[in-house]
Amino acid sequence: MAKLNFGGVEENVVTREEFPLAKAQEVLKNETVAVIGYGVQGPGQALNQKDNGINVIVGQRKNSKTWDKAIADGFVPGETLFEIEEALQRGTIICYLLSDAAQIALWPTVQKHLTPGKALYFSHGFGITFNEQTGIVPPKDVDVFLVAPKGSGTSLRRMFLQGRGLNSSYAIFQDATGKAKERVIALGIAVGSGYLFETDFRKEVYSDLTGERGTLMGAIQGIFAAQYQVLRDKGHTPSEAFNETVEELTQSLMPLVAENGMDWMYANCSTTAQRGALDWWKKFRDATAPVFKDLYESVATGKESQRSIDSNSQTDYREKLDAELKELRESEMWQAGKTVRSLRPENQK
Ligand SMILES: NC(=O)c1ccc[n+]([C@@H]2O[C@H](COP(=O)([O-])OP(=O)(O)OC[C@H]3O[C@@H](n4cnc5c(N)ncnc54)[C@H](O)[C@@H]3O)[C@@H](O)[C@H]2O)c1
Ligand SMILES: CC(C)(O)[C@@H](O)C(=O)O
Ligand SMILES: [Mg+2]
Ligand SMILES: [Mg+2]
Repeated sequence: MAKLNFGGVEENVVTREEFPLAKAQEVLKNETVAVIGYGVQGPGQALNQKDNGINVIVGQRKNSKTWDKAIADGFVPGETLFEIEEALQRGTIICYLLSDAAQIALWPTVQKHLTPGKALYFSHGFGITFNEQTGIVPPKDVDVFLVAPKGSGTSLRRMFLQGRGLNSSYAIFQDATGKAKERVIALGIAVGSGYLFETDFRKEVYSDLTGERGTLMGAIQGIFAAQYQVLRDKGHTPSEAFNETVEELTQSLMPLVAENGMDWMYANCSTTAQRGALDWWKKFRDATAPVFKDLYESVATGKESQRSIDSNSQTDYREKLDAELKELRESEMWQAGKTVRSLRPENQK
């Protein structure tokens, strides 16, 4: 395991160089990896494993859209695609990739098939960490671990096809066989991770829930909406407001940050912009820090997990989420964005 210096702190990471695909294939050669659920992570992880030569099967409800999607993706009913229970029975490693809320309802069925020596794999620390809310308590004689790709399953697949790799975290909750570590790292490589960093279930879920509610998804939309509205209220057109809030960020500036860090992006902007950004970033930090503290508290006390379980366990949760997404999509800001995107040269016929 490589020890790397992250801004002055030493951490363990597993790279593809030290744990190449051939080693992952060797570790997993006698395993049947059953991917249960074919939503967002399911397809990315199952297809990457298939392309990496791993013996992977998919468990999904028949007569569902996702069953048909699995067939369209090359999984074959009766060979590599099964009803959930049959996949659970066949799998030696169960990748539990239903939504976090749905994992609760199916848990009694999964538990039945966790015979000694099998492994239970998650992509989130949710079910185990919040077990008082989820009831997910695995038997002692199975391995329990996670590989959590740090990004959407859609990106996991896209980056794999581009020969790149999303980074993932991994954690071991229970090592019953003595082989949990080589199993989990082999799976991490097999699902297409670029590299893997170590964590534990609790830290994974606390940081993940904070990140997605915070800067990655929730806060970013909030900041966009606030700035867009101020510009609109001051008489700027929708296209101007959208460009100065979103389009320039995603098209020009974030790729520079991704490539070489914030200071480098700043250095590639005018001295006027640099002066202003350097003066203002701390005000934004100080204004938002209390909200981030509240958010972390809400995660750590189990409020966020409970809210997610309560809303996503309802039978009409999908319709309700879709309605809220529609509200975003139909807002003036994102409608302006649709027109702006259509004007990108690569989107013009
Ligand atoms: N979405 C992501 O990109 C992402 C990223 C990192 C980690 N994760 C984690 O991966 C896991 C899977 O997340 P996801 O977003 O892929 O899930 P998802 O919401 O896309 O759902 C996955 C599958 O669950 C099925 N499902 C829902 N309710 C069911 C039920 N009652 N019985 C049987 N099947 C049911 C759906 O049909 C779907 O095929 C979660 O633990 C999540 O936190 C997701
Ligand atoms: C893709 C994310 C936001 O990183 C993941 O955590 C999720 O829950 O979908
Ligand atoms: Mg998440
Ligand atoms: Mg995440």
